[in-house]
Formats: sequence, structure tokens, C-alpha cells
Amino acid sequence: TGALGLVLGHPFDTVKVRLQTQTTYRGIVDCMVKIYRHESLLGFFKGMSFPIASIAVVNSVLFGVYSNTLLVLTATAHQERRAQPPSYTHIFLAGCTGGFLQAYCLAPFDLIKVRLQNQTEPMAQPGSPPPQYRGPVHCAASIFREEGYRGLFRGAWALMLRDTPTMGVYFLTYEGLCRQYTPEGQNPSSATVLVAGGFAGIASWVAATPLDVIKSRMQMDGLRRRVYQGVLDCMVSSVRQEGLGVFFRGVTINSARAFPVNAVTFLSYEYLLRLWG
Ligand SMILES: C[N+](C)(C)CCCC[C@H](N)C(=O)O
Repeated sequence: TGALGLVLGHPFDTVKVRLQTQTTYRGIVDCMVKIYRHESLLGFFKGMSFPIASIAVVNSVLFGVYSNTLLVLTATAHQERRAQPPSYTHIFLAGCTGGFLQAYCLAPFDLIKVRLQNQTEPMAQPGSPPPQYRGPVHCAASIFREEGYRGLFRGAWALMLRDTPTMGVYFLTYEGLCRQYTPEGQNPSSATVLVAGGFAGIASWVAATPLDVIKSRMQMDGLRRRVYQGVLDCMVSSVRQEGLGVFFRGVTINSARAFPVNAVTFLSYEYLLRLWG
């Protein structure tokens, strides 16, 4: 189910990445029309295979670290957690820890996704010049060959800054909403889990958008010539050139994607917990 949500959400993600890193599009609709005209429907699904391959690993790290950090902080086993709910401070800290560690696993996969999503060449058109990267493996190999192991972690620092606090927000929103709508001592219903998960996705993505823009730009930097000296330099020059609005590029389309994707994510998380718990 996690993979299905990802497939359905991917077209939105591609539009978001393009809006954040390219200046040729005037807005969501313009971007969609142009992708469809030049690259057909397939254009929306560029760079999707690595996220699908890595989602299980990345989410296991996130939810595993989160659960175990809560265990250490509260000294309460999962089975007793409904009876003795952890404090919001502990939830936030556990979320931050999970976010911090999953960022390292996510970084190389996310870099390759973004590089492939930004290739505007139509796929599989005989005669036209081939795109720089022929696929995810070729992309990973080229980056490794040209920039070494560290090249695969371009933008990782911005990614870590983006995810550490906002994964705290993610779990805080989820738990807060679940508790609000669940009678004390009971498990939240599926409907509650879906809605709380969806809003957790939106809240955390809204908070994450400024650093998401910077992260995407850092990942595209170095493709030809290096433009940015670092995260701070990227922020300063983006604001100078485009104003403060730059920090909210892609926020609308990303929120539309975040609701269903994260509703499904939390539903499978709760389901697995009950299966093992
Ligand atoms: C913390 N941050 C907001 C960046 C992400 C939160 C949700 C992550 C989820 N896998 C998704 O793709 O939506």
C-alpha cells in the first residue's frame, strides 16, 4: 500500500520539483501542460523507481527509530502505550531522532530522483539526443564516477536540516489529532488514523517547504557548474533573486500529494504495530 500511494503521488512530486528548481514554468497548470505536451504522460513518472525501491527501507528506519527512541525516553513498552501515553515532548524528540537518521538513508535516493525528474527530454524518442542520464542506475554510476562517493550525498545536509525538526512536527500532529478524536485508552479508528495521518503529512510538509526548496536546488547544483557555496549561500541568493516567496514554491501541490500519501502510510504503520504488538 505504501508503494501505491507513492505511485499516485509521484506526478505531483515531479511538478513540485520542477517548480522549485526551474524558472520556465508560470505555475502548477502551466507546468503540467508543458510536461504533458513535451514529454507525454510518462514525463510525470520520471525518477519513480528508486523511491519505490527505497521507501520500505527509509520508512522502516524512520518508524523503527521513532518507536525505539520513544521506548528509551518513556521506558514504556508499546503494549502499555495506550494506557500510559507518552508526553508530547517525548513524541517530538523521538520524531526528530527518526527524521535525522532516515535523512541519511534517503539522501542518495532522493538526489537521483530529483536529477531524473528534472530531465525534460521526451523519453524514448528515436533520433532525438539522449538525456544525460539513461536511468536510475546510470544516474547513480555517473554521479559516482564524476563526483565520487560524496557526490551521492549532495544536498544531504539541507535534507537533514529539513527532516529533523519536521519529522518531530509530523509525529506530534499525528499523535495530537489521534488523541483528540479517540476515547481514552482505546486504539484510534481507521478513519481517525487516515485523517490524522493526512493532516500530519500536510503540517510537516508546510513546515518543511522552505528547506525543501533549498535542498532541491543544492541537489541540482553541480550538474554543470557549481553555483552555491553551501546551504546558507543558496538561501541568500534565492531570496535575493526571487524574494521571500521562493520558500513556498511547490507548497500547494505538495500538500495535495501529502494528504493521501501519509494517510496510507500511517494506516499501514498502525496495522503493522497491531499485527506484531
Ligand atoms: C518531514 N517531511 C515533511 C519532509 C516529510 C514527511 C512525510 C514523508 C512521507 N514519506 C512523504 O513522502 O510525504
